[in-house]
Amino acid sequence: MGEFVVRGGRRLDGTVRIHGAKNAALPIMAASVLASSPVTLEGVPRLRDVDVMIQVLTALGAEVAWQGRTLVIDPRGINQYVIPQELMQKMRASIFVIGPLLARLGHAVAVQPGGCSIGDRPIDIHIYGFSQMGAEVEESDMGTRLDGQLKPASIHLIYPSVGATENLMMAAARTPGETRIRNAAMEPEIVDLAQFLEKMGATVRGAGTSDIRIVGKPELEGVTHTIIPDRIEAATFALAAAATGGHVVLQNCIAEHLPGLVGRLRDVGVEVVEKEGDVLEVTAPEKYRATPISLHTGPYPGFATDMQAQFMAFLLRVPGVHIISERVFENRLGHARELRRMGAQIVADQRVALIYGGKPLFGGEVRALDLRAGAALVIAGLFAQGETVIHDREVIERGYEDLDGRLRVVGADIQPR
Ligand SMILES: CC(=O)N[C@H]1[C@@H](OP(=O)(O)OP(=O)(O)OC[C@H]2O[C@@H](n3ccc(=O)[nH]c3=O)[C@H](O)[C@@H]2O)O[C@H](CO)[C@@H](O)[C@@H]1O
Ligand SMILES: C=C(OP(=O)(O)O)C(=O)O
Repeated sequence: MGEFVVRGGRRLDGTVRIHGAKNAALPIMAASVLASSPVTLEGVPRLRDVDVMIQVLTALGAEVAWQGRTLVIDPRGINQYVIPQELMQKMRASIFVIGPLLARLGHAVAVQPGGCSIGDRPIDIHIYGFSQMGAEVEESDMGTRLDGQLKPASIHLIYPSVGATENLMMAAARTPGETRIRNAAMEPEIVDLAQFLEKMGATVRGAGTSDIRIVGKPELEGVTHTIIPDRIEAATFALAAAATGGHVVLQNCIAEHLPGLVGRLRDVGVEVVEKEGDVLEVTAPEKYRATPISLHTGPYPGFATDMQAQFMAFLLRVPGVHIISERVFENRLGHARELRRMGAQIVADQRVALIYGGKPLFGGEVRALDLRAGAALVIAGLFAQGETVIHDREVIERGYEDLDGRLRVVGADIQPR
């Protein structure tokens, strides 16, 4: 495993173009399984997780090829329904293909997915939804096996799981009749998936609300689609610039997708200006005013759990005692311990952290425990005094394309090793 070496103290200044969203690209790649002709996806980020999804699709029988930043997926040869165990264990999002496989082939087999260790992350809500649609479920030491011809259903999710909503939407899109998903997740990535499914020929109403209705078709056509910008990547660059007292212009950034973040940045004196053409300009104040910040993460439009770690690192710059409560995952504050190795004053249990901001931070040896925890350490390293070595940089590269190169363009001193 590699490292990032960050030398802190440089003020970031410049322009960054935000790439397509990992969390929109992965389910949409999985939804390509539903098509009966090739799918063209534009703006797909070139990431480790995208590579894993390409391996999953290829193992199932699809042909996948890059053309620059465009990914062409020809699903016509898909005839396998067992997702290889090692790919399931590499990435949580591998589970997204079970809905499309079940709808297309009438079978799907998968072991419990792996991915970032931020909580247990069961798949019971996905499975409950498929069983409501008529799938037979068999659990064994081989994993979960689903069989049957799906029928439309009215499904109430006990929690608005993003992945379960997406999986069920995909399965419903190829199941004739109307499926209703209530207490559905409302994330922008759900809306992007809905638009993709609509282009393919399904009817989707209510995506972006908690009540989604999908009228499926027995055959869906391959289409061209552009992935929405990555709101988490945008937040990461905004917070990195703000934490260094700097300034950044984010291109291809949809400000409405950052509801919890923009307001809180403004609360502590950061100037955030929306400009024509999906541009967001972020300028740190000369000096942060003491402002206690209190937030809890939650399903959209709540504060995104995927921004929580980076926001915690940023808050270390802002004088005051801040509180962050993580309510989506039961074990997503591990970065607090790593930040403490850099001198951060944070008291945390598994769910709640008290952050004493406005005190100096010092470089140290730390580990990227998960993707966003790693991004938080990069942000901390950028304003810490001295050199920070972040181990396991591949964990960060799962979800950020060329993070270090793009930070260097805006003035950061960060090198891979
Ligand atoms: C690839 C992708 O898009 N990943 C995102 C997706 O993950 P993912 O789709 O896995 O997240 P979910 O919304 O499903 O999970 C949220 C919570 O629900 C629980 N749960 C989920 C499913 C289930 O069957 N049973 C269950 O108990 C999870 O353990 C977790 O505590 O949404 C998360 C929440 O915004 C983000 O942090 C991830 O970056
Ligand atoms: C937790 C994340 O991803 P995944 O669901 O793929 O593990 C993330 O993107 O922060």
